[in-house]
Amino acid sequence: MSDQTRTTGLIVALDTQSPAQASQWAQDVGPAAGMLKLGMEFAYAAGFQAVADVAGGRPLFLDLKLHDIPNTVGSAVRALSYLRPRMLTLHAGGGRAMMEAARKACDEAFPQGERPLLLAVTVLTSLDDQGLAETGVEDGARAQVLRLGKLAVQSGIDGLVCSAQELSMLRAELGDNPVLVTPGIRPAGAASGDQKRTMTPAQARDAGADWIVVGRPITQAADPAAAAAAIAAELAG
Ligand SMILES: O=c1ccn([C@@H]2O[C@H](COP(=O)(O)O)[C@@H](O)[C@H]2O)c(=O)[nH]1
Repeated sequence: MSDQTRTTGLIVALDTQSPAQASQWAQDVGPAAGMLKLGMEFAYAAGFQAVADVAGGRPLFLDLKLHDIPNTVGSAVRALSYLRPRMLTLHAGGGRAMMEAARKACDEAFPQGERPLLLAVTVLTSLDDQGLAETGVEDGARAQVLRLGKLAVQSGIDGLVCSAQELSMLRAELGDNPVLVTPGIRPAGAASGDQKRTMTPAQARDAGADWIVVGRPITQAADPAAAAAAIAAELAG
C-alpha cells in the first residue's frame, strides 16, 4: 500500500577508497541523490578530512555503524561532531545503554537543531534467517528487527536501518515517526551481490521507506548519472 504523504529520498553509497572516485560519483549523481553516504571503507582508507571534502557541504550520511561500550561510543560521537553529519549510524545490538550514551553525546556536542539523526542498524541486509541463526538468533530476521527496533526507539534513537522487507511491519508497530532507511535495494534485474533481503526502489517506497540506500547498482553502472536518475525517477513515479 503506497503512503501518499511520504516522500522517499535516494542516498547514494560512495563505497570506494579513492577520494577522486568518490568526488566523481558525487558529481555524477547530482541532485538525484538527496544525501551522500560515506562509510567505513572510505573513512578508513582516505581519512575524515576526505569525508568532509567529498561531502563538500552536501547532506552527509556518515555510516560508521558504531558498536562498542557506551563510554567509547559516546566519546566517538563527540569526536565526530565537527563533521556535522545529517545522519549517523550505530548498531542496535550494542544495547540500550550504548544507544542512550550516543543520544546524550549528540544532544551535548551538537549545537541546538544541528544534531544528526541517529539511526540504529537492526539486522544487516546481507543476512537471511539462516545466517542470522548462526549468530544465535533463531526466530528470524523479522522478529529480531522488530525487537531491536523497539529497543532503539525506547533508547532515544531517531530511526532504523532495516531491509525494505520489514518496512510494513515496522510502520504498523512503530508508527510514522521513526526514520526508516533501507539498503539492500536492487532495481529490477540488478545483481543482488552479497545482499540477501532486497526489494526494488518502488517496492521500498510503497512499503514506507523514508530513504533508500543504493551503492553498486549506481556506482558500478556504465553510466552512474543515468542509473541514479533512473532510480530517482522510479521513486517519483
Ligand atoms: O544493513 C545494512 C546496512 C548498511 N548497508 C550499507 O548500504 C550500502 C549498500 O550498498 P550496495 O552496493 O547497494 O549493496 C553499503 O554501503 C553498505 O555498507 C547495507 O548494505 N546493509
